[in-house]
Amino acid sequence: MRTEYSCFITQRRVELSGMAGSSQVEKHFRFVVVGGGISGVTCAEQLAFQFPGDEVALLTAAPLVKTVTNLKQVSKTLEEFDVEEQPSSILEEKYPNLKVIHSAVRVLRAKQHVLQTEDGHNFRYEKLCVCTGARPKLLIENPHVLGIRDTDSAQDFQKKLCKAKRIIVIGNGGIALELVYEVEGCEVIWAIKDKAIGNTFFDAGAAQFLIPSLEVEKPEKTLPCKRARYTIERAVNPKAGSLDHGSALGPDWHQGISLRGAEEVSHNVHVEYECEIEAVLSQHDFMQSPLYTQNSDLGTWPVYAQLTNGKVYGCDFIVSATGVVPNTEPFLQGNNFELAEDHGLRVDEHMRTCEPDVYAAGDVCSAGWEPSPLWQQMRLWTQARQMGFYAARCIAAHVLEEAIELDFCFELFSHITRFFNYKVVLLGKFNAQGLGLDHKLLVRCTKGLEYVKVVLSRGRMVGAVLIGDTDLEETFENLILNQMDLSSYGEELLNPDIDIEDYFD
Ligand SMILES: Cc1cc2nc3c(=O)[nH]c(=O)nc-3n(C[C@H](O)[C@H](O)[C@H](O)COP(=O)(O)OP(=O)(O)OC[C@H]3O[C@@H](n4cnc5c(N)ncnc54)[C@H](O)[C@@H]3O)c2cc1C
Ligand SMILES: NC(=O)C1=CN([C@@H]2O[C@H](COP(=O)(O)OP(=O)(O)OC[C@H]3O[C@@H](n4cnc5c(N)ncnc54)[C@H](OP(=O)(O)O)[C@@H]3O)[C@@H](O)[C@H]2O)C=CC1
Repeated sequence: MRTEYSCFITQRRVELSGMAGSSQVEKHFRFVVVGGGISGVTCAEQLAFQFPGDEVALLTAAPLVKTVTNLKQVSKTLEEFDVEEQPSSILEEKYPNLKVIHSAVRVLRAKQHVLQTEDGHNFRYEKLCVCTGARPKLLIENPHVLGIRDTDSAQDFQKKLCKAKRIIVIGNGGIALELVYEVEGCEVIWAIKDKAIGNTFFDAGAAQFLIPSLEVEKPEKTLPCKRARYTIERAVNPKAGSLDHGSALGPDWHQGISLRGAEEVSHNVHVEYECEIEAVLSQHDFMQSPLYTQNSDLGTWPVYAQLTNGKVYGCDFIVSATGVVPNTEPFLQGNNFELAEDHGLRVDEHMRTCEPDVYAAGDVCSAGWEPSPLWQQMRLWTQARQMGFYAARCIAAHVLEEAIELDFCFELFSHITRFFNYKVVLLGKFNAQGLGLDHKLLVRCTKGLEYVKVVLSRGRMVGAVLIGDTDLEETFENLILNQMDLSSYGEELLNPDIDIEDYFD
C-alpha cells in the first residue's frame, strides 16, 4: 500500500463554484461510497477492510444500512445470504475506519472530486463509488398508483391493502409475481402485456406450471423464514433521509408483514393477458366520462383503470410493478457521465464510469463491458453485492497500481429465489436470451412438483430454469461452465431415471 495517502480528515473552508451556500466546511476522505444498500455497504466494508489506515465515508440518505450476513456459497456461482437492516453504529463498530453519514448527496463536481450533501457539507474524495440504487418506474404519477421499493413504500402498501377489496397489479416481473401470490383477502386483477405470467423470469411453459398455484388455497408456510426482517420504525436519525430514498427491499420482504385485504378469501386472482393501462381515472373523472355510461354497473371505487383490451375495472388502488429506473439524478448535472439505454451509469469492466475516479455498482449502474456469453445484468440483490465487492477490489487495485481481471461471478448468470412457494434457480441464458433460433429446449415437468428446462445451443448447455427441489443446480452449473458437448445424450439428459449427478461426476 502506498503511504502518502495515510488516514486524514481535514476541515477547512473552501469555495465551490456552482454549489449552493458556496462557503462550506469540507471533509476529506480517501474513499467515499454513496448509498447504504447492499452494493454500497459491501463496497464500503471491503474498502475499510482493505485499507485499515484510511478513512472510508459511507454517505446515505436512508436511516438504516443493509448488511449481508450468513453468506453461503451454494455452488461456484450461486450464493444465498441474509440481509439485515441495521443502525450504522454496528457497521462503524466493526470497521473503526468506516464513518456512516446520513445525508443525501445533492451535488457532485466530479472534476473537483467534491460532493455536497443536503445538509450543506462538502466531501472531497480520492475515489468515489456511486451505489444509489434505483426507484420504481411508475406508470403514472397518481395518488392511487403505488410503487413498492423500500420499507416505507411497503408499509404504505400494507396500510392501504388492509382496507382494500380489490386492487389492480400492473407489470409481469418479480414484484408482481410475489404480490399476486402473497396477497390474500382481496381480489387482484393482474394486467400483463404478455401471453404468459412472469415474463422477466419464465417462458410460457414455466408459467403454465406455476399458474395452478394461484387457483388453490395458499399452503401454510412450509419453510421457516430465516432471513432478517425489515425494520419499520425509523431509527437513528429520522430526518436523515427523505422518504423516497430508502434502500430496496429484497428476498422475503413480505414475510414480516401481513399482506391481507379486507375480505375473507385466500387467493382471488384474475389475470388479464396481453393488455396495458390505457387510462387511470379518479372516481369523479370516471363519473363524468363517457366510459361511465357504458360501465355504470361497476360500482363505486376510489379509482378506475381502463385497459387497452377495452375493459374497465374499479379498484381501491393500483400497484405499478413495472420495473425500476436508476437513481442517477444528483450525479449527472454538470458532469460528463455516459448513460446506458436503461438510464444506468455506464461502467466499464473495472466498474469505472467515464468521469475519472468515479465508480458505480448495483442497481444504479449498467454493465458496459462485453459480457460473457452466459451472463446478463439483472437488477438483483446478488448482483448488487457482487458488483459492490468487485468495485471495491477494482478501486484497491487502481490505487495500488495492481492488475485486476473481471471477477468470475460475471462468467455465468445465476439466481436463486422463490416464486409461488417453489424454489427457483435460473442459470445462464435461462430464457434463451439473445440466441435467436440457434437453440433447442429440453423440458421435464411433473405437475405440482418440478419444472426443469434446459437451453442447448450447438449441443452445449447454455442455460437452465429449475423450479422445485430438483437438486440439479450444481451439475447443470458445471455443464454450463465446462461447455461439454452433450449432443450424444439427446433427451436422456433429463431422463428422471438417470442420476445425472453420478453420470457426469
Ligand atoms: C420489493 C422488492 C423485492 C425484491 N426482491 C428481490 C429478490 O427476491 N431477490 C433479488 O435478488 N433481488 C430482489 N430485489 C432487488 C434488490 O433488492 C435490488 O436489486 C438491490 O437491493 C439493489 O441494491 P443497491 O445497493 O444497488 O440499491 P438500494 O438497495 O436501492 O440502495 C440504494 C441506497 O442509496 C441511497 N441513496 C439514493 N440516493 C441517494 C443520494 N442522493 N444520496 C445518498 N444516498 C442515496 C439509498 O438511501 C439507499 O440506501 C427486490 C426489490 C424490490 C423492490
Ligand atoms: N425474487 C426476485 O428475484 C425478485 C426480484 N425483484 C427485482 O426488483 C426489481 C423491481 O421489480 P419489478 O418492478 O417487478 O421489475 P421487473 O423488471 O422484474 O418487471 C417489470 C415488469 O413490468 C413490465 N412493464 C414495464 N413497463 C410496463 C408498462 N408500461 N405497462 C405494463 N407493463 C410494463 C415489464 O415488461 P417488459 O419486460 O416487457 O418491459 C416487466 O414485466 C427488478 O430488478 C426485479 O428483478 C423484485 C421482486 C422479486
